[in-house]
Amino acid sequence: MIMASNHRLIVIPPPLQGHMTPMLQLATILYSKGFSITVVHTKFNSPDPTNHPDFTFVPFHDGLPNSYTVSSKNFIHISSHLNTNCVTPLKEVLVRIIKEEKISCVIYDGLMHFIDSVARELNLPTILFRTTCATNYLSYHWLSMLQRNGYLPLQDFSMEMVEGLEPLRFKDLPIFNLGESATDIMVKQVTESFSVKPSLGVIFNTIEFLESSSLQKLRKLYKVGVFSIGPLHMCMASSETQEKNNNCSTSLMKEDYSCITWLNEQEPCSVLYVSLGSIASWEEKELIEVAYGLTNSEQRFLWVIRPETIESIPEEVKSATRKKGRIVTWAPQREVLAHRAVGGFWSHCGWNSTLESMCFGVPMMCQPCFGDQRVNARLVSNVWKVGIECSEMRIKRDEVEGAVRRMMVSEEGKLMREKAVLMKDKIKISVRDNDALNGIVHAIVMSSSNSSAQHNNHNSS
Ligand SMILES: O=c1ccn([C@@H]2O[C@H](COP(=O)(O)OP(=O)(O)O[C@H]3O[C@H](CO)[C@@H](O)[C@H](O)[C@H]3O)[C@@H](O)[C@H]2O)c(=O)[nH]1
Repeated sequence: MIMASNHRLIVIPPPLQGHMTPMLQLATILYSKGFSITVVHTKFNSPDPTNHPDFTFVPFHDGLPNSYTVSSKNFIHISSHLNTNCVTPLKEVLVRIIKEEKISCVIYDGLMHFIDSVARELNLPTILFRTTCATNYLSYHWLSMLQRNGYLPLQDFSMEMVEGLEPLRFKDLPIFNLGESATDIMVKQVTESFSVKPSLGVIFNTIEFLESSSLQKLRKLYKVGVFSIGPLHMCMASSETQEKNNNCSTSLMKEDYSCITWLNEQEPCSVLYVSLGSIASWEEKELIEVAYGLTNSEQRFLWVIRPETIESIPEEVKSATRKKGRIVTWAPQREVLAHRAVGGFWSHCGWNSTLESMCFGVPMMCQPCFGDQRVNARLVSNVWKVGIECSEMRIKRDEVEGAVRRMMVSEEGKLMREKAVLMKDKIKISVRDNDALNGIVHAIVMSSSNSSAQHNNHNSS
């Protein structure tokens, strides 16, 4: 087995929870293989260094005000802002680091594709890290072809299959319904992100057996290695580092652990966990319908409503939910999903939540909000069959009540829970047998040795 002591990696996560978490998990796994880790990050939404005492943290100036909040309305603008304005500040930070120590590789997220050219200019090897599933990335590739041929913005949201991307239908394509200007920016970004040329490889937080066909297609598109080493939170849990450092929370918000005490008092598989992740949210009118739908279903529920949204729920609605449910502003999600009391997850199908739910054997009520969530929802409900498709459900109390009952107390829901447990076991085996991590370590260490050899030859000639 190759170990990588004396090699330093720079990892650069975007300031968004769904991207920060898997990047820090990947860093923790690579640390367990002997690499030293420097996290270069924005000041906005920065990670908490005390959770990772073995890493070095270096901020760069991003120009985003700290009062800014992450929401579906502005996250595309955040990424666009970083790609446009952070070339110089990042370069300055990297130049400073290189003066002190040799860097073996820069690992960057595709959302901040500007990093690729900065690293190339400084002759630093790179790995591109994608935090969505491989099938989503493949469909982005398809969208960028449509863009080149003048078919966007896409008008077709039909149930028809997209040729070459089956079983995705037009309605499952990763479009953002955020108004024309945001759609334009998104498509521009997606197209630009395809121009990056990482020198050492591309990493996906996914599982080979779930997405083998998409991964094979991607392997034909890229000239470098395509590695699938997910689910990262599971790989991290089995890495040696976890034993040494059990406080590697990646949460940007404080988790409310009181909900675990509440879950301890509930019957097995009796609680529906409800969360739309860190960006999507329901509008005020919808929140009220969800509150009544959940309450009328007579099922127990644990509902995450982020601090910026909770203010808009009237007190009478909150008190109605208290009979059967519990509301928190941020949960320790993995502990929640691992809890025996949880029997279903009403999810927006963000990729991290999807993987976490499947790893803990919890079936999903799939209600995607935007982007890759549509792709994930389709895979979960139609291909992996561990979730109920709710993408057509209107947020009306009677429809919500019906869907919650379908998930929690119907025969279909019971069967889905059984399938979810089988999926959990298959994932465990795949993590145990996956050696993609060794491939990544090998690629970095070899590239670094080759460049040192070239350097020495150059000096001696
Ligand atoms: O109360 C909560 C709610 C969420 N989480 C965690 O927050 C993360 C949320 O990630 P994800 O489920 O992927 O959702 P988003 O935050 O919406 O992630 C963004 O980034 C993902 C990765 O690219 C995409 O798949 C999503 O569509 C995009 O919205 C997960 O690890 C959760 O465990 C908590 O810890 N506590």
